[in-house]
Amino acid sequence: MLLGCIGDDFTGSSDLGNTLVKAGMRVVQYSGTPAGPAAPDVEAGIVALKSRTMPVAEAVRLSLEALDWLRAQGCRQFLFKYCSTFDSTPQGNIGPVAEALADALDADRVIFCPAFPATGRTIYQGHLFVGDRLLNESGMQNHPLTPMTDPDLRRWLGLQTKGGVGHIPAATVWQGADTVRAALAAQDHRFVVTDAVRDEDLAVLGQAVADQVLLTGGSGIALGLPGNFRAQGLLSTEGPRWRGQAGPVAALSGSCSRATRSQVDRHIADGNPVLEIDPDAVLAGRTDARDAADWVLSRQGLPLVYSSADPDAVRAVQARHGTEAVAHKLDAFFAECARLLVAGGVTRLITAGGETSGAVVEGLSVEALEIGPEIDPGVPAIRAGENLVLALKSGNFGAEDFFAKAAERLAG
Ligand SMILES: Nc1ncnc2c1ncn2[C@@H]1O[C@H](COP(=O)(O)OP(=O)(O)OP(=O)(O)O)[C@@H](O)[C@H]1O
Ligand SMILES: O=C(O)[C@@H](O)C(=O)CO
Repeated sequence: MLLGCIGDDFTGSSDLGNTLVKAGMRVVQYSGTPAGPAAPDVEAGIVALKSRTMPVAEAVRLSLEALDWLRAQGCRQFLFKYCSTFDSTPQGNIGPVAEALADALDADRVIFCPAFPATGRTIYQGHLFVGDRLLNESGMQNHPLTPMTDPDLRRWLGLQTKGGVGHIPAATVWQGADTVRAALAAQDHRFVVTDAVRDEDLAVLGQAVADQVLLTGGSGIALGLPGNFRAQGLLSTEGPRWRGQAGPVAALSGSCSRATRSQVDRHIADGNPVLEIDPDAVLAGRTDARDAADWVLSRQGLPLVYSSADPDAVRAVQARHGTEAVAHKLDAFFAECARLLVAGGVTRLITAGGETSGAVVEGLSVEALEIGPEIDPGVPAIRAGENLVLALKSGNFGAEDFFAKAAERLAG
């Protein structure tokens, strides 16, 4: 294993895997830190944690545990992947985790670059944009767990860390890798936010940090890394492998993000079988996973089971039962549903939502996921076993016809 990655959520980790596979690396994503060694032909390993919104100390502990395992697999460079919208609070977890990793690796310069231009996330003058809006006007200021109220990444990261935050502006990045390398060496601070507005900028940054032991960012920062390993003759010449899977398909969605809700609407409008889950009924025990799984298994085509709802409905349910209780019950519902579906013969399973996907993969007890080709930006096809393929979608990713498209890609 050459590149060792730690992802702070589940679908975010497969987003990173997607970038690395597209650039030609063989990638496996692990559900938490594995107990045993990795397969010998893995070139990039991603330990997917659910550390984005955990208490700081727990996120640090799990990240260091993942780092130890990745070091034991022989990795020579490490990447901490967080969200392209820098989801965090003034207390963490991005800063404290990065500090712990940098200390453990003795890293004297660490870049921070959540840019992901293909999905509209760009960084200019140290400020993060989503499309043509600053982060704090993009809707992210209302995020229930990590409201992003400041678009200046230097200031936000500064709240989470000691020692100040430096900056490499776009004008420097546009002068190429050598200039970036010199600018990085000349920084007064260990932590440095880097601008990037185009994929070309990410490629330059990737080249410039070839010798840095630790990098942090969104999936985009990985874009140039496979090229560094290839230039040293370290990558397999055959590239990533993929085998599609025929057979019954189903989709589960616990994501309430705007993009997912449009995808659900489109799936309904296209005349597919859908089953809407009422969270009150799940919490009261009136609806269980067995009923939903039986419903799916008796349908043709691409049945979708969803609890996706608009923000007002979500807030009302959370006010009635408490946010954690709702999340816990719905996660458990989708996890059990996934388990029953696969036991009932489903071979292609599509899941929308980071939290929901993490629960589904745990429900399926799959420990290693082989990353395959891209379905939509940030979302790869994944092989999870001899007869099982998955698509795990972050809430805000994917085209409107995502469910149908994913089913087709998983088969091919
Ligand atoms: N109808 C609903 N009412 C209240 N809460 C819900 C409802 N449906 C889902 N939820 C909860 O909303 C959360 C959705 O999180 P999830 O991470 O799966 O999706 P997301 O936030 O859209 O995706 P991402 O984290 O990738 O951006 C879960 O905790 C889930 O339990
Ligand atoms: O970086 C992103 O936007 C995604 O991979 C993600 O982490 C969304 O939760």
